[in-house]
Amino acid sequence: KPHQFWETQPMPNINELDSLKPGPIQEGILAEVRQDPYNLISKFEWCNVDLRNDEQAQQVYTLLKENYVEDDDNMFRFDYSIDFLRWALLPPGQHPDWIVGVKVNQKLVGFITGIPVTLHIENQQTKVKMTEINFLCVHKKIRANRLAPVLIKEITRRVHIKNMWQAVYTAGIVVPTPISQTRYYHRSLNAKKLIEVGFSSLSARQTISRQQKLYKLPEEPKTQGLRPMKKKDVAQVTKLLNEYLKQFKLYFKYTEDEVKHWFIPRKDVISTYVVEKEQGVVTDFLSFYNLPSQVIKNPKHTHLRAAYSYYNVATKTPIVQLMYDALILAKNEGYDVFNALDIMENEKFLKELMFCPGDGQLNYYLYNWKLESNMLKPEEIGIVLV
Ligand SMILES: COc1cccc(CC(=N)NC(=O)c2cccnc2OC2CCNCC2)c1
Repeated sequence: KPHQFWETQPMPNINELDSLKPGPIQEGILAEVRQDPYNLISKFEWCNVDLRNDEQAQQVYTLLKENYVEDDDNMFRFDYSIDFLRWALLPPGQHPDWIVGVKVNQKLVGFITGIPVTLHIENQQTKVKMTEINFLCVHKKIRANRLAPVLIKEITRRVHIKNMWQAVYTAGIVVPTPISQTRYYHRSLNAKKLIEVGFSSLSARQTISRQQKLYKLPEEPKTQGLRPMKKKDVAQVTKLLNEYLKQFKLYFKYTEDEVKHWFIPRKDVISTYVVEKEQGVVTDFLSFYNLPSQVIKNPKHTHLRAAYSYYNVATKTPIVQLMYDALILAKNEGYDVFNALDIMENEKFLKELMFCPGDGQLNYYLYNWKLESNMLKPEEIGIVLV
């Protein structure tokens, strides 16, 4: 019976899509929240992972590297670095008990995380404080123990205890009930490598050198005044971002502290470039994050270097030109491929910049919230998860 667990959760199911009124599906009652952790099968123990501790961070890194998400053909597996995980999971206001591990004999075998976010939903006046869930992972050797539902219930309990009742997350799979089904696209930067690792394939009439010519990029970006973001840009980037996101039906509200955390460049983690044509005036910015994939079995390459489009705000520069520069910058930083979802304004540049559709979709979920409209179009989504 599919979705045994998800049928028990406050998510709209097919026949409620028209009867539920917009807003929380279940009212949260703090006094009723279970105070103690959920029971685990014997020998399994809960732990709060301290990612600042090198040994514990290394354990998380290895669990994910060996057991986290693979592509549909099991040729690639995400290989999040420790620096990346510290960026993704230690934002301002983080709760230590929201980095949840399960250990057996001191070995990490299960993991799930939450970070605090403030989400603006459709036409709601108030923004909703909630959690963004990510990195649900169970070791390959202990799957089918029903550990994933317990990890989800435990992090839900730890969020409820803080009087928060909603969550946002994404998944490649479809479980009850997506609020949007987005598609991902790839733009080749290193055609030869993508063919060698099997990410791209050549049709009868194509050759490697033809592909390399087709995807060739200029040495330098076009936009005058484009430069790496610095601390002094935080105030302007915060205003640009918060203003830009208002056009979407789902978006986070960012404080300056959060913009500093999420956008100040970090080597091999996050790259952000601003456009400052006129002295002291930032008019646009682009950003992409570094998420390599391990190539599971390949004689020549161990990794695929992939840049993922993050947030891009074009107010004076045409979005196509800004993103063309993003491709050039990513190529110059050594990436093999540039990935993007068809969310926000991305449709405006995907075709023109020669992105190809991927073979899967990324579904967005909102826990314990009925939207006015059952589904949102990808272009109405203004949030990017890592
Ligand atoms: C190429 O190596 C891969 C290794 C594992 C999975 C996939 C396919 C895939 N599932 N891709 C995405 O989910 C994806 C494609 C484009 C942009 N963002 C994405 O996912 C992000 C956001 C959600 N958390 C993972 C990273 C590809």
